Amino acid sequence: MTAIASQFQYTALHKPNQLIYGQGQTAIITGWTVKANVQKHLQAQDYAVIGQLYSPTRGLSLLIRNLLFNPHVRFLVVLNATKEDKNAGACQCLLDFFRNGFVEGVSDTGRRSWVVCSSIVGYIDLEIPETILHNLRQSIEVTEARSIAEVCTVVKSFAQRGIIQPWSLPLEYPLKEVIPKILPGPRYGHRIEGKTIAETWVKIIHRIKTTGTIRPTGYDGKWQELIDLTAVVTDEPPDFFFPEPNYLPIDRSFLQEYISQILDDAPHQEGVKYTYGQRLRSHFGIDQVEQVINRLVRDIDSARAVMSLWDVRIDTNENPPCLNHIWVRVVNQELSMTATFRSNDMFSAWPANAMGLRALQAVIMDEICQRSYSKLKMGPLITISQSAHIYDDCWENADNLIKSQYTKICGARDYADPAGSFVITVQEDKILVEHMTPGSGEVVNCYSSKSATQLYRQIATDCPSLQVEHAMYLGAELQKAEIALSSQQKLTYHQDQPLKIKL
Ligand SMILES: O=c1ccn([C@H]2C[C@H](O)[C@@H](COP(=O)(O)O)O2)c(=O)[nH]1
Repeated sequence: MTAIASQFQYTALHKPNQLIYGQGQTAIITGWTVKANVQKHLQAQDYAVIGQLYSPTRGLSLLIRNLLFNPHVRFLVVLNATKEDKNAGACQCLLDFFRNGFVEGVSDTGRRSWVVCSSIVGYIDLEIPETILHNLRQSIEVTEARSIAEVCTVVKSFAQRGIIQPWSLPLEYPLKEVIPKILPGPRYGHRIEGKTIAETWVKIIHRIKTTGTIRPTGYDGKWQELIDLTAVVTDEPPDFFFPEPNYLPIDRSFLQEYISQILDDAPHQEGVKYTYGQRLRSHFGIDQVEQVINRLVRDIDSARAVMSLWDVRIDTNENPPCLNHIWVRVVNQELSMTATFRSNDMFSAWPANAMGLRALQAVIMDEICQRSYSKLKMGPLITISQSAHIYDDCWENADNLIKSQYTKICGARDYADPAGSFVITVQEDKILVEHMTPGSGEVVNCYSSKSATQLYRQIATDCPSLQVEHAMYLGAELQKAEIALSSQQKLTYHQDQPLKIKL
């Protein structure tokens, strides 16, 4: 039987390097359980392919396309085992596609799509004909499994049924590709600031989408990437800000589950990836969160409050953590946290990453306050994303987000520049510029010249961190002042007002 079964060869049109291939007729979908942990319990002739499914909105359609191209697959086993699977809902959605079917609708990117009849939102490309999808549903026997052991039992029992004819010839349908237009910009080191995680996220997505470089991902696709992106979130409220309507890729119920993955220890489970909570609380035999709290209670000025997640002994393996280093600092009674990610999916993962870290920051601050009787307030959360990227399958969503939110967010900015403000006046024979501190308005520097160009060059040299819009505003104001000065008293200049003709 084995000899005959090995005639089948699975050919993946999509994500070919992310799959484990066998010669049988059962496709195994492992969700968030590491696929190699399932493979090691099976013989290659027992399965057709083993792959992971993370996203019902973006992964499902590619999975279906691969199944259509491999009609010898007559069984599907879906391993829906972990907390992450429950949270993501991808496995549930796949099962519902087979159990409940689909209807025509509109996707989150505004495209007409097939929408799975499920409580979990999932899409399949409309280019695939309805009848073909129904044929697929009827031609594959689907089983849900709750453990690796259960997968093995089911897969082996399917393999014993002998050869079943393919249900069709291989089927392939056109796939739409979006190629982004990219503006020039710096390559390394980027700073983005916002009050909330939601606002900062929109700015991050805009920056990467407009100036990021397109590169191969290592996962059979492309991403748009900026290197070393620092995001500073200044005022995320304690109960988190979710916009109305919620344009974030997560909601409150997801967040609740996710926060526990960062805050709490979790026992090791076969095939299940580490969680950050585990790495912080127990992996190195030390509770690093406690350690940081104790250090700051002992010495509030310490710059040694560090947590490390990278394990040099094992992190050359398949699943090294993306979050690697967390640093907590107290200055002016304000507790800030800086977290470094070696690699960060800024569209799908960053909002949850940031909210989880914010929850950790709050726990650390509360504990320090309680144990040291000091009064601290929450400072900013800073994330440093070394590879800050957006995967190609999110580009359309990212463009839509920018279209619907970015201008609105930029319009709601305030004009306070931490680099200070400038008062411009035109004296007898020169333009005078006073540089003042923000808030208190102390004069810290004074410039004078007849030439706007000379002034802006000097100011730009002295204050290179001026906000872009502020700098452009100063250029325009200085030019107006120069026009008034050279008008031989015909025009008068008042900052922020149109030039006036002297009567
Ligand atoms: O907390 C996390 C965990 C994972 N990722 C993303 C970053 C990468 O896109 C991918 C991991 O890929 P590797 O670098 O481990 O191959 O998952 C995050 O953004 N945040």
